[in-house]
Amino acid sequence: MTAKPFDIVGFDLDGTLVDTSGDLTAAVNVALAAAGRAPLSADEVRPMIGGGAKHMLRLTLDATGGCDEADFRRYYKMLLASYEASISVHSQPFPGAVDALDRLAGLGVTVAVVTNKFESFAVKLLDDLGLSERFACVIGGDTLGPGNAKPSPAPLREMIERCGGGSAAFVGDSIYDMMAARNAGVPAIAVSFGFLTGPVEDLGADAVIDDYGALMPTLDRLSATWSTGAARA
Ligand SMILES: O=C(O)COP(=O)(O)O
Ligand SMILES: [Mg+2]
Repeated sequence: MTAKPFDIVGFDLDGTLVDTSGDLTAAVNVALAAAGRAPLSADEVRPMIGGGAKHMLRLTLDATGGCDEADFRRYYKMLLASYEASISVHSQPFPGAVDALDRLAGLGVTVAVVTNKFESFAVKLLDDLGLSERFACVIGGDTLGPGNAKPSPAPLREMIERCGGGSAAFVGDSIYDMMAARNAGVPAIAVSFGFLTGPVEDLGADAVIDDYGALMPTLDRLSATWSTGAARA
């Protein structure tokens, strides 16, 4: 392939570009320990990631007996402090992710991150991994204010604007990603190796990739069919 398939390709962060489950699990377990709960494994925490840290903590506390609002706020602060201090201890890009970003850059495709993490956490993580420079913009769950995180289309629309406009596709691992893409009218690609809550087919993506080697041909195929509407048929 020599032509760029889309002007812009956006990526979700947790469970899509970077396996953050080890560091998120460690931070959740600091909060759970304060609540007197037993630690959870990364396998147990993974399906609870994707809706932001607050949502993840709520799910883990609910799964271990619930808690009242005042305690929740305390545990949430602990989780955030712990996560910020150890955001990139275990976190690594998924295999092939950096190569895929290289290939996209080589074709002149603008790449961006749209995550439900706080923007400052996403930037810190990408800085620590040496990836920040690659992205035209990083939009977090708090960037556009309350009610404007995925599944809202607002962060994807903002991404397109900040990237200078043009055709776009989005790659993600959760229902929030797929809904945001659908709501914004851009094709959604699901990664089957992400933090899934069920079968990847249930996400209703326009395409599924099992590894980053499949990304370029998938983008190529979607770009050929998307304008005709055939990709959603
Ligand atoms: O922090 C989270 O729960 C979500 O992050 P994501 O949108 O990058 O998957
Ligand atoms: Mg995700």
